[in-house]
Amino acid sequence: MERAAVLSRHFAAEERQRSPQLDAQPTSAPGSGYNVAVLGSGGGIGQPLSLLLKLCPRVRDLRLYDVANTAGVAADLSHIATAARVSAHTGGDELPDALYGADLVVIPAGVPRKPGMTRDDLFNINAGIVRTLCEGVARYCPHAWVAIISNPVNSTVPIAAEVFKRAGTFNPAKLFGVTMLDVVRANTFVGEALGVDPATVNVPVIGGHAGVTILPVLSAGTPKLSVPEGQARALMARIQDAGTEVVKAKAGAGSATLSMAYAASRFVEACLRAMAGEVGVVECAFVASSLVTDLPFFASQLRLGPGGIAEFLPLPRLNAMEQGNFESMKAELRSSIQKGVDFMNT
Ligand SMILES: NC(=O)C1=CN([C@@H]2O[C@H](COP(=O)(O)OP(=O)(O)OC[C@H]3O[C@@H](n4cnc5c(N)ncnc54)[C@H](O)[C@@H]3O)[C@@H](O)[C@H]2O)C=CC1
Ligand SMILES: O=C([O-])CC(=O)C(=O)O
Repeated sequence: MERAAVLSRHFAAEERQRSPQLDAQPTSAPGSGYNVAVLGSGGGIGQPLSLLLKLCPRVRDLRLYDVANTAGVAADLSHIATAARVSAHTGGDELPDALYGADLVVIPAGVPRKPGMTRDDLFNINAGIVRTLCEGVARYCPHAWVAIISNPVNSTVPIAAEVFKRAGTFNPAKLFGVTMLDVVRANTFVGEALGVDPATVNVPVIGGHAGVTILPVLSAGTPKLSVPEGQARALMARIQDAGTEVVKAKAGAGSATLSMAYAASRFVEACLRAMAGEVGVVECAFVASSLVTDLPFFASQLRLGPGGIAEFLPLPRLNAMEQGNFESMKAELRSSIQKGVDFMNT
């Protein structure tokens, strides 16, 4: 990795004198393919996600970063006959090379749940991992879009925001908590209920990414779902508990990995399409958001553009059941967000 070695030397000599802003490298020109870094690429999500991104024609350089297991995964993926170039970066010393010039950084690093745990039980370990990785992002690719998968998303995204604020690099239009798996699940379960191909279904999912904070707005989905309230409640509960369904089924071997990799690759591809100037890219994600609710972070439908979030779509009209769910999630979501902010202030 001669290029990487050169960059390492460059940063070792320069980094202490530079401000983060000066570290910025221009992002890739639209249409030329993008540089994507996967932090946590050796894991259950990281490996299949890296595979799917190796297949994505919009990816030019695919940087695989982890504390272990990157060389083998990168060697393996690099034999696939697609244009994306794959490189391996292992351990903190090689983080700068993984990040320098990255257009988008996706972060699935961290521990997953075991049966009986909540996502919040992962906070103590994953908060520090996300903080450290985001400090690297702030330093080496402060203009990159950042997509955080590591749980608890309701807290790790506020942690990332605080890291970037401290570094003077925070751009709320480019920081996303990945909630796409909730949308994928909602589309799948509603497609089953309607007896249609789930690929033709689109259900917005708003709020956050844990239990009751996951609010699928079934009444605003397309095609229209007309079911009795009891069935709608059961569908909503299944979507909210779907992560736990997988955790239980895996019986100690982790949480959703393959469906998450699919969801994350869909989200990353949507971001790269928007970055390249495609119009009409709308996705749900958990972001810094003061426009749609009084919560400081919220997942809602976003129109993405070349600079990140271009527009917050208005919240869909909620029916009485959804409105009840919305009111009852607020306290939990606010406290999870505050927990992330407090972590950075103690
Ligand atoms: N946002 C969402 O919808 C979902 C989020 N998740 C979350 O994604 C995270 C990862 O899940 P899995 O891939 O199943 O876990 P995993 O344990 O299989 O993989 C995690 C990877 O992170 C790496 N890692 C740990 N510390 C690191 C560090 N400091 N820097 C770089 N890499 C580091 C590990 O070496 C490992 O390869 C978990 O927190 C899980 O809860 C999982 C499913 C859905
Ligand atoms: O449930 C978990 O721990 C992993 C996750 O976030 C999901 O599958 O939605």
